Amino acid sequence: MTTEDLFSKANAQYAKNLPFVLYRKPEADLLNGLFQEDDFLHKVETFEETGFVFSPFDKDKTGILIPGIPEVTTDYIEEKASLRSTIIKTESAAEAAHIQLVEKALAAIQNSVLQKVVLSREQSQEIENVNPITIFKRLLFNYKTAFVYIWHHPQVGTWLGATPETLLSLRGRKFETMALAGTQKFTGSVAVTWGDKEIYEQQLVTDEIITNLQSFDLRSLHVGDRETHQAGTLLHLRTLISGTFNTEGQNLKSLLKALHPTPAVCGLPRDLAKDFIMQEENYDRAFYTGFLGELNILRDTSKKRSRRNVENLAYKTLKNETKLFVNLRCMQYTDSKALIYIGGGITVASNPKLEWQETVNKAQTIASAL
Ligand SMILES: C=C(O[C@@H]1C=C(C(=O)O)C=C[C@H]1O)C(=O)O
Repeated sequence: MTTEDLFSKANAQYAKNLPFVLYRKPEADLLNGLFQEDDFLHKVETFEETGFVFSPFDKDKTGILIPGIPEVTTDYIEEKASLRSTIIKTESAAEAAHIQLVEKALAAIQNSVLQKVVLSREQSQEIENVNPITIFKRLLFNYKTAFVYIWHHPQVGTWLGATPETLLSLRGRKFETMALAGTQKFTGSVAVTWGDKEIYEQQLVTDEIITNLQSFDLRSLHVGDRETHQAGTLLHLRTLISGTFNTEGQNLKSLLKALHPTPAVCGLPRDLAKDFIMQEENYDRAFYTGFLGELNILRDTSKKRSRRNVENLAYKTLKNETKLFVNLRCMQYTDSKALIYIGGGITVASNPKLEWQETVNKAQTIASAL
């Protein structure tokens, strides 16, 4: 199937108002798609299902599944679709409300054991009559290092995003995850310096992920160096974390329970931060800061094999693969407007005005595709 065929199929599916997802993994050349023939709302219950999961922030709510094996294109994505000059429209009332929210969090951090809380908001942006698949193409061609997707279900809505954050990659006994936090604008170079605030904020995430992983039966754990990662017009601090479990067939449900939500999108201690978010944010995050991606796809991803091995099935390394991403830099699409979701981590060193500006910068990466 060519990329063009897959886009046509998605357009037809959207016109019929049936569930589908199109996505491209970070740095990948090929596009994937899953299509459902009816509008049934499948839930993910055991995490042993196969398909594409779309799960909300609130871990007590169930995720939605588009079941099946993805169709993959065979050609390289070449079409160009430029970003636009849409400027995010900010309102002084929204600014005042966000600054007040950050100040409240700063008081809570000073007066309790709360160390970090990620606070977010929803920004509405009017859009002209543009097909969401066109918006998806703009994200796709401009955010190569991101996981880029469009997801549609008639009973839920249409979501799009270009996220820089992996929640969990799992293949057999091998896993990969990352600690991503701290933000500054990209101004042409990744050789930048970071302040103590960002280094502290990101280290909290790394430490917490490691602690949570250590409750599992690990054979090895590798923590990379802290590095600067470019995500569109923004830079983040990132530490790659990988390893192997002692046994195959890890209980994905309990792994995800241990990892999600990470302090990159919730805070520390987790329950206290979540309570603060639920009580104070004053809107429903829905799928923003939830997770999404491939669940238990049986694949042969072994690298180059000799001719003899190709012919010998015994050499095939078919393994279940799961690749989940955190739903950041995303929006909900309706015919007249886009609801853009953005947030940032608040610690003792946060400046409320700068935190507001950070959400505006993050919103701009998505608004440029409208
Ligand atoms: C919460 C978001 O991003 C998260 C918060 C960051 C920060 O506070 O610097 C950086 C990356 C993400 O971990 C978002 O993009 O909405």
